[in-house]
Amino acid sequence: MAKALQLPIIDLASPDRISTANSIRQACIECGFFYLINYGVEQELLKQVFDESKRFFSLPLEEKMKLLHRETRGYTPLYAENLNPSSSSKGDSKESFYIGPLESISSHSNLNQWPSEEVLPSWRPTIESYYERVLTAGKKLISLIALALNLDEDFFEKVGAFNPPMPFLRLIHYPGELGLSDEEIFGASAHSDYGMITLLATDGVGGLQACLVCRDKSKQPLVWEDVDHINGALIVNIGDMTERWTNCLFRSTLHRVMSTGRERYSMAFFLNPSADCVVECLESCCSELTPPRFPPVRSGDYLGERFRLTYGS
Ligand SMILES: O=C(O)CCC(=O)C(=O)O
Ligand SMILES: [Fe+2]
Repeated sequence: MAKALQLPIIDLASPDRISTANSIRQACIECGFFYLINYGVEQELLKQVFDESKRFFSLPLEEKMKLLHRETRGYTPLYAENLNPSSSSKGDSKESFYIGPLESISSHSNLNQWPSEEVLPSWRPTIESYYERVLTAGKKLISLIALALNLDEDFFEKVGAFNPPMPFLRLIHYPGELGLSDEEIFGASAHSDYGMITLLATDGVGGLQACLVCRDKSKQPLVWEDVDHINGALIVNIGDMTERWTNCLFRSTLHRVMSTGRERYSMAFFLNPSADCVVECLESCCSELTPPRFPPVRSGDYLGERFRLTYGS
């Protein structure tokens, strides 16, 4: 059995922003993962969102297929996705539902798909309410991340990251299938996330693992440790675009979800910069000795390419 990680706990409501920013800096350099508490979503709302998610995934397949994903919004069936494109496995044992930017934040919102009100009457308002609350938490956290990088707290707003933001909420259901003999089945195979940060809500069923020792993602062997659920906390991890901005000072850590034989639900909120925002090495993160490792990239182009590799289209 894998060892459980002792990750730092960050209190989003702490009035001491400087000391919180320092703790975030240490967590992002050492782990790329931390727990977030007091993030402004009541446990009751969280429970309602998990309940709505279960209702959706319990619908007959033909009902879910009516909302098959288009433009990264809607339903992705079991095995539709392979988060580790270099592996030859049949795909990940999970189904999911993506919600892109809402009408309240972007004109792209009309691309979203929703289950019909007759089938799931309280689905859309519940999900939208969670989406808005977790976006507020995410933006607050990004301002602390800017402080942690010795930047102005509105640095990421000023470079256009939220003009408008491109967050995606993903509801995930892992059926908990077990493989035959020694075949390994992944709920989500090893990957790093693409965006700035991910705020993940889990239901208490284990399976999530991170590889903290493998700073170099291509280095073998990978050592996996469990990321346990803590009641009342979100799990936050740094994504690849933040790694690019910080020239690998802040780590986008490899993680995966093992299939444990138990059904599991989670909700990942991927906070991505606006499509036109250019992600380029921060001045404070490079020098003659440590030149930028990545060329500047437009966020929309980067995300498009990563999705293309994941879905093989
Ligand atoms: O479900 C989880 O615990 C993690 C999901 C994940 O890593 C992802 O969707 O990127
Ligand atoms: Fe992930």
